[in-house]
Amino acid sequence: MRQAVAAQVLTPHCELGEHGLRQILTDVIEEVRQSVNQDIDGAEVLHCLLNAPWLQSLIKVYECLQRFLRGSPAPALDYASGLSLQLLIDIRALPGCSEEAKELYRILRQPHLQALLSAHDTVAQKDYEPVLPPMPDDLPDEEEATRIVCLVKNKQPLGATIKRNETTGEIFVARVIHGGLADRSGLLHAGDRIIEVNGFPVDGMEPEQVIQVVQVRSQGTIMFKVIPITERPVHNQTMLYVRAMADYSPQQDPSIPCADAGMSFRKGDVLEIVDQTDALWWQAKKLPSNTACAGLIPSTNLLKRKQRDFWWSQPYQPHACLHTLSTVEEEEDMMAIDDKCVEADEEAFESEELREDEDHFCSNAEGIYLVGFRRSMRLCRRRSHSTTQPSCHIRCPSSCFSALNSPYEEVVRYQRHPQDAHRLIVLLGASGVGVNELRRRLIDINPNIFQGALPHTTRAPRGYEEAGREYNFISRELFDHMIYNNRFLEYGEYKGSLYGTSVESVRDVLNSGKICVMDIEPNAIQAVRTHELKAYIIYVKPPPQERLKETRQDSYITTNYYVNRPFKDEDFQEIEEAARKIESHFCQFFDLVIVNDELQDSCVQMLTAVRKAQDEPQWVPASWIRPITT
Ligand SMILES: Nc1ncnc2c1ncn2[C@@H]1O[C@H](COP(=O)(O)OP(=O)(O)OP(=O)(O)O)[C@@H](O)[C@H]1O
Repeated sequence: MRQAVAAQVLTPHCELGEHGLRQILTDVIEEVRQSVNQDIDGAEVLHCLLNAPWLQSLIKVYECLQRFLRGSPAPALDYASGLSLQLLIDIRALPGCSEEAKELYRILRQPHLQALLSAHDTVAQKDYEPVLPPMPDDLPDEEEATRIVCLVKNKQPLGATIKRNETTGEIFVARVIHGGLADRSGLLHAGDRIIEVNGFPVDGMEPEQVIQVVQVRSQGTIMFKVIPITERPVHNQTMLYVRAMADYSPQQDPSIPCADAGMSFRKGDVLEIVDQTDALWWQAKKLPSNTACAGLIPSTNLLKRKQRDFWWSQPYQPHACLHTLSTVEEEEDMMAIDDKCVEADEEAFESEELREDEDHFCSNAEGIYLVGFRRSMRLCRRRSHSTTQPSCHIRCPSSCFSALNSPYEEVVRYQRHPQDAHRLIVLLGASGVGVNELRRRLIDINPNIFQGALPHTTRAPRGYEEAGREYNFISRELFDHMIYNNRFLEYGEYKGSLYGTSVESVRDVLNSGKICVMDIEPNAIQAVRTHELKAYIIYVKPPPQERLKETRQDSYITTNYYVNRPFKDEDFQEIEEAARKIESHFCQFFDLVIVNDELQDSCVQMLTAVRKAQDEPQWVPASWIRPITT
């Protein structure tokens, strides 16, 4: 493409020849096609664009004009519309006119043709400037310059908010919404003083009354008489992208200057901030956006303040995160329910663990050991969120994403360089929804590409276990030392032994060139969202209850007390409830949500997502890519 463009630069356009531009386009298309074959990002879009029929037509028009210009045309007459008018009069005056004359009459009366002739005359007469009335001589010196602004409204809102100076009663444009009607006109600016709307003087009116005057005309021309602001503030248009960490609804916010101009958003939405001029109210668009018009959203400081006020207005909750899914008493009830099933003691779990290990060992023809499915490790995690006693801990001290943290997280588009380590793939979801099943299937697809992280434990190895295969077996002192040095992404205690996944275990997999796939408890999300691991978080969501029942008819769940018993209705309810809690607390961190309905479909979705996470641009926290300046 560079060659084609260079050729164009070297050859002035007037020397391009009859088909010069078309030739350049053909060359460029060919070069872009090669990029498409090489799978270069964006090349396909560019290829479609360059091949668009409208572009070809435009080039033909351009070439016709060029050809025409070479003949240096001069107008035969500079008042063609006058001649057309005369012709119309003459034809009408004919006593009995021919069919040809009637047709000519019809053609000349067409508004399009009359507009074309009028445009022709303007060009022929080189009459481009509007004729302004002469300035009156007796204008007082101190008279402020007023501007008449006519906007043609088409049911769409005006795209500006107004305010009143409480001392003088004067009405001003408070802000112009980016991409709205007023903004696109380029004629109204924040700070302009409004004198009249549609001939009504507005001084002293309440802003709501002024709005009513504007709204009387939902369509047609609205005329403003304004005194333009003399010094317009420099717009602070920074093109900032953020991910919302909170929900916001302008309709429920009494403090917003104009609820209709507000934009609602949900946790996890990516917003393009287009204007930060106002300290309290920013203007933003939600991505992907198909609207030109921005909406008002609270600035970081304002939203933080709102959250703080809301937080203090709530009844006292000692710890409002997932640890309180059920109480100890509830746990005892659960034990009673399961009396017909095989009760799981340590032995049962261990033999189950052995069975899994054997399965994995045998299932893999190449003898690659699938690590990271240790049942005790999972049980230790499950206990962490089924009791009031937090028994599982994570690396990051701010385990719950506090409502008092920043409500917006700055994000940037990031595409992994092929030579960089792979992004960590993280699966999470309610216990029993199928997180491990999906992870196991992903690794099974190709253990040369996908691998789990080897957990650590203080438990003594069983007879069949090998150090560095099932677990890294370490002493309690070393485990404590690692906790102290913040080296676990998450860890916990189960039946007196400690279990945990270290950053080093994940790093080992990534450094070997493989894609590390792990499942975590939601509270560990912050620990994996780091510059180094760049975790891509997949949330496994349960399908609706009926589908859960249908699809899990032949499946078995492992609870805190029982190994592999058939699913019960209570399990489905628990899964649904736990899922709701996870979503309401953590959905802003999900890169992808997979509804685990049909297992096969979920696997396909997961595989596609994992490929995209590694090879295609994604929104990631800006702090992963560059240090954030505060
Ligand atoms: N889409 C599905 N359709 C049918 N059965 C499924 C599906 N997904 C998972 N299962 C089955 O459900 C059971 C529980 O799944 P899994 O062990 O993966 O749960 P989990 O989310 O990892 O929870 P935990 O960590 O508590 O074990 C397994 O028997 C699994 O084969």
